[in-house]
Amino acid sequence: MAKPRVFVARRIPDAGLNLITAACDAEVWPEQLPPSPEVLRQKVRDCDGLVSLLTDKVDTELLAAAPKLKVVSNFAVGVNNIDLPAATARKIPVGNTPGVLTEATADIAVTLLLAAARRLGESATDAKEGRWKTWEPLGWLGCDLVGRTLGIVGMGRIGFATAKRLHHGWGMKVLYTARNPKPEADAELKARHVDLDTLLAEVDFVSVHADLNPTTKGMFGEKEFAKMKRTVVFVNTARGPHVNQSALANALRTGTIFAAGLDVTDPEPLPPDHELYALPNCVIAPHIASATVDTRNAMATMCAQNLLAGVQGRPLPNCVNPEVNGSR
Ligand SMILES: NC(=O)C1=CN([C@@H]2O[C@H](COP(=O)(O)OP(=O)(O)OC[C@H]3O[C@@H](n4cnc5c(N)ncnc54)[C@H](OP(=O)(O)O)[C@@H]3O)[C@@H](O)[C@H]2O)C=CC1
Ligand SMILES: O=CC(=O)O
Repeated sequence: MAKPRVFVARRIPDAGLNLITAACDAEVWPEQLPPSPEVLRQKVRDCDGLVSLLTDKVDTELLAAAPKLKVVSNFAVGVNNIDLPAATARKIPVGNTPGVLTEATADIAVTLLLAAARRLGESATDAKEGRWKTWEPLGWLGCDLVGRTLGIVGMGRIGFATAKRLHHGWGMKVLYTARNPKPEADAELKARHVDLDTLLAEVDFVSVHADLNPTTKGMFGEKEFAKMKRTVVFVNTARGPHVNQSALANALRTGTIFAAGLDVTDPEPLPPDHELYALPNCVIAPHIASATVDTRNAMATMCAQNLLAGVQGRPLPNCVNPEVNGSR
């Protein structure tokens, strides 16, 4: 019997790729940059399965170009690059990689929070560029974490893992927003479920972890930054479109908030001449939160398992549209 035909939209770690190439007739996109939408449409034409990345738009046009498609396996936990209702209407299960990247992503949230609070980006640049003249009693003063209050926006897997680190490690009090209360966070962290306005008014640090959906797109704009304390450190490791970036740049420039740490922007990559890079109180990483060897291997394995289940007509181990999982 012929092997299922699949397109893998970028080279992923061998831990997953070898599982795919052993079981499928696989074409792997060899370039560093993603295929254009036109090329992607052409590549999936005869495919049973697709491995997509968060840079690949899986929309109605792409699905229409792939009449045989049985599964989309996203190499990410976030699936905002995929038109889920359209995939579901076609009875195509969509897989993602939850859990295995939680700890690595929480580590980067804490790293950015610390780097922004302690002015690490700015002071390291100053040192490298000759502005370190002496030990300065008033130089590069940042803010403490111990005993302060943390606001988690989106107390899911990564929000909880981030809150655990900062509560247990730095004794921070935790407030959070989520669509539903999280009893395990309330119990373990004595966390308080509050509305966004209460959180913005009371906390010293805001860390964003909600998925990108119609309720979170643009949720941080001028009004929200104005409601925060002037000493707030704002961290976003979720998705760039949660934030109105001109409003953020303005808040950082005018001292409406103290600093920001971003792993995600809109667009990605953020052009090198973007105003946010010019602000000393903004630390920007190039979407690296899941970028550890072990995490990317685990994501690749999970992504391959989802793909293989889909092309073989079995339910996906991790599926974001369970109503069509295993329906073929
Ligand atoms: N920078 C990076 O490399 C990475 C980024 N991510 C991003 O992090 C996101 C979260 O991942 P993960 O923790 O695994 O996902 P989860 O689904 O576990 O958590 C998402 C949480 O967001 C909450 N949420 C949704 N809408 C709102 C809203 N309007 N207000 C407040 N909370 C809301 C949900 O609440 P409820 O449960 O109540 O519905 C849920 O708890 C991903 O979707 C992705 O965008 C993930 C990994 C790496
Ligand atoms: O941004 C990364 C993800 O896995 O989602």
